[in-house]
Amino acid sequence: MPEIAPSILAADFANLQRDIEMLNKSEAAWIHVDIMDGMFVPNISFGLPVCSAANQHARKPLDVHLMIEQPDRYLAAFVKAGAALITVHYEACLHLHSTIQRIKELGVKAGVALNPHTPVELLKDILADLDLVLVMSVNPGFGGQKFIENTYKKVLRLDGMRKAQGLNFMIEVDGGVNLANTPKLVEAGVDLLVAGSSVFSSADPLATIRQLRQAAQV
Ligand SMILES: O=C(CO)[C@H](O)[C@H](O)COP(=O)(O)O
Ligand SMILES: [Fe+2]
Repeated sequence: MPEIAPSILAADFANLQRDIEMLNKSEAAWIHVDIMDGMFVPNISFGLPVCSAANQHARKPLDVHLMIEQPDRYLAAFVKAGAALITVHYEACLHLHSTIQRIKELGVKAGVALNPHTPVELLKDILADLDLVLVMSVNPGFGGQKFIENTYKKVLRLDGMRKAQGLNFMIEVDGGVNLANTPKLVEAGVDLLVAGSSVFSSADPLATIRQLRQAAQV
């Protein structure tokens, strides 16, 4: 069943505990944590202390999306800070296979994220090692951007590769996800939908998470 991972990038940082407690009560399956270093992406979000603080209150697993250069330097620290799943960017890893093995050795799930211009076919020889592939549906770095329509085709091709290789990694989509595009994303093969602004900018975030989950039952 497709699941929802609200992104705390769009939460009220001055009321982070309150927002995480709202997510605990919600139908969200994961809490998505966006880490940006101002180098791999042109924005700085927050780092390890905020991830740890979120983990102290979260009763859902943390899905940590590392938008940072040379992520190997911080893998162990993010596991200590509560990550249950760590996703690194294909474009940030010179030795991706080695990075994925290190994440798994640390005892958490391993994912790879692809920027909008990066073809899914480049993952062919590493798919069997992955728990998740994150298809970026905006250019990483900022919340609240417009969904890129080519994402559907990428997800369809990735789902085709998954079936052809008999694998069961999850497909996650991140950026501009809302009630309107959720059904088509699920039909294309998405298992996990990240939603930041569509949840936290809504008048009733709990209801929006429930509606996103319903929209994903196609
Ligand atoms: O990784 C991200 C940005 O780089 C965020 O997870 C993503 O943008 C979610 O926010 P929104 O739903 O507002 O687009
Ligand atoms: Fe993200």
